[in-house]
Amino acid sequence: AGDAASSHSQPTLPAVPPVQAVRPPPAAVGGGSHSQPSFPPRAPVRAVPPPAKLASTATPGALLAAFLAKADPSAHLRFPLAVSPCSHPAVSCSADGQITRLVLESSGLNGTFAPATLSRLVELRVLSLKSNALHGPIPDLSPLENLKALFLAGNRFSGPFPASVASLRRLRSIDLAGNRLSGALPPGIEVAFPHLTFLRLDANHFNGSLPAWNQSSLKLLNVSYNNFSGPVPVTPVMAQMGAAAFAGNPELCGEVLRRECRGSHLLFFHGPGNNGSAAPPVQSAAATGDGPQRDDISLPDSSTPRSRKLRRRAAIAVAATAGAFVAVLLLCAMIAMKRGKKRRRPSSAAYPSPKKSAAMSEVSRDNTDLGYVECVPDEETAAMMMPEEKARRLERSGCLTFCAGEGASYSLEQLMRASAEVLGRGSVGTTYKAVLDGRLVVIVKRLDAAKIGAAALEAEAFEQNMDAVGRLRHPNLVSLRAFFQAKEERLLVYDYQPNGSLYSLIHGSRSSRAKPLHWTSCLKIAEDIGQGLAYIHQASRLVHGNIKSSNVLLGSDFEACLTDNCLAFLLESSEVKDDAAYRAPENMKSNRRLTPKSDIYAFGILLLELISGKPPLQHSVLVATNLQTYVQSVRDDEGVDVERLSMIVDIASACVRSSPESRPTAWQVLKMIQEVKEADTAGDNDSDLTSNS
Ligand SMILES: Nc1ncnc2c1ncn2[C@@H]1O[C@H](COP(=O)(O)OP(=O)(O)OP(=O)(O)O)[C@@H](O)[C@H]1O
Repeated sequence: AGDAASSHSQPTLPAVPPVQAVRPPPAAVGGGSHSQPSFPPRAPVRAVPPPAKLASTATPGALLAAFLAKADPSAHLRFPLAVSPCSHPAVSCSADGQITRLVLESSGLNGTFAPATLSRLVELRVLSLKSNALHGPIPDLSPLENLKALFLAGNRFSGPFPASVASLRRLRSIDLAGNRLSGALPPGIEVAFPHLTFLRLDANHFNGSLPAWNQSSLKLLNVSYNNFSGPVPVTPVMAQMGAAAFAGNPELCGEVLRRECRGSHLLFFHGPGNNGSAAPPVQSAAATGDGPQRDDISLPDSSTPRSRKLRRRAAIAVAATAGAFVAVLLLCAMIAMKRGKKRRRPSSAAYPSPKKSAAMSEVSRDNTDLGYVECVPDEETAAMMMPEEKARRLERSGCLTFCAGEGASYSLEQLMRASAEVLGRGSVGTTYKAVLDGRLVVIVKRLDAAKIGAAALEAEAFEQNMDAVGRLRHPNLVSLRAFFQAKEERLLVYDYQPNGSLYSLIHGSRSSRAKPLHWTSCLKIAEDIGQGLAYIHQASRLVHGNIKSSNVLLGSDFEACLTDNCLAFLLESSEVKDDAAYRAPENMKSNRRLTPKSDIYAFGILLLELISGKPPLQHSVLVATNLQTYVQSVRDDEGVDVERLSMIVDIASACVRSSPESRPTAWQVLKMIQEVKEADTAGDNDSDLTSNS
């Protein structure tokens, strides 16, 4: 079905089947057949032994089946366990068939996490069960000694912080946010993970005091919206997280939150019955802003001349403050009236227009510079809407449409209020990095109508297309989280990827970079991109349409993620101007006939760029070049096995064949890369990615 789609142009985006659709067994690799596996997926095949009866030698497939039996009691997640779990895009395996990565995000799991199932996959490096509805306690995970990333956020797990997790010393990323976990954190947790880079415990019911995390590796910590109490320890690392990381814990106090601690009040202030002689400074009490503690404050004796002077000054200050307050109220009322008038005409000014933002400083910290999008439907639409519908629409998201059935995490107004920084101007518009409420970082793409085909901007088509793109969820794709459209405004909101682009990694900032990336990194990146692309082609049957090194971004674990996924429809009718090197010969003139095989060509060019460290080769140069000699001449690193290098060159050569029909499918490319990678596992483990991190 995938290759049959090759003959069609891309404009219409078919509905995306659920992420968890059964992956058919891999097609023969490197053989003559290039046909992709058929859809719709087959019925689920599960051999489900009850967990208690699992043999100590149970296979990864049996352990996964036992997990799913409890986690997905209605068996709506189709998984080809009768074949091999390793063939499913949610799973990565080592050469000997051990599961090393399992990512079942947003998969509708609504049961429990059974003990002695996944915890026996001892080679697991990454486990993500994010955004499901799993409930009950998190089981003993202590056997997962190799685990580096554990993502259980957005479920309904209850019970205490799992003590077994605290024993997993290799963990770098832990995300337990948005569950129902409670109780105090285990003692010593602040030193339990020497390489910790990412820890989210927010939106749970944890209590007790906060540990003093201070490992320099820690880049993100969030414990907000729990019931922690007492002072936030003042370590350099915790201080740099900012107050938002600790917000929503009413009993937390200390310097980081600018909230004085109760204990320190007792040091400075004298409560009733305390015979201390020094009078407390009034302004310190006010600075606490902490009502109940005012009882602790003894006011100055009103009968002394000094205190009368103080009271007079205080009265003047109060009058001045009240005057200022009234003035501010008047000003607000005037602004509100002005906005009320504007509201009747939906505004098209949201993020600053490229021209305007170029005139402004590149980094805008002034929220008013971002303008204000009126999120109220125009009069005609509003008149047709029931009042409840109007209210629901505004309440739900402030007119942002959140993708993949995910709930609204912020409103349009919050997005508009965010401080924003222009990152660059690409083929479809301007890209901003926005920081919402001082903590959540997102990427906002403001589409430029002048660069986009009129048909793509038609409201219904746009919504349909973005809806399909927004359903793509894969660890090697940058997720589109939300989109917005008004009359002349189109915004796309993406996850922020913190580690730059592959383009910068290959050609970029390191001035000493005269040689290509480490071989192990090349293989890992190639596999990551292959996984993302195979998913796009198979799970959604869409076309990426713009594969290039600047559209591969590095995530928090330096995993490679494709971005700008499937936005080619926006440029469908426009002329092709740049990035010609990645463009397949059949697409040189127009975007109209982009097919999965166009993506494969671009992937081949990218593979050559990756392993050679040189700019992408133009088609005319490519056909006149002996690729084996070319790559070997620029790669002289000792660790690389010439045979395996030539295997990758062969894969790239197959991808860049002139005839689209003779190029392999994404799935076949992925499997071939994985074979080379598996053959390479005995080699050097150093990599540019780990040495950079
Ligand atoms: N999700 C993201 N996280 C972090 N940085 C991003 C993200 N998306 C884009 N960027 C960065 O923003 C900058 C501008 O990106 P943009 O996509 O607008 O342009 P481009 O990739 O250069 O061109 P094109 O539109 O042709 O792909 C780039 O430096 C890119 O690395």
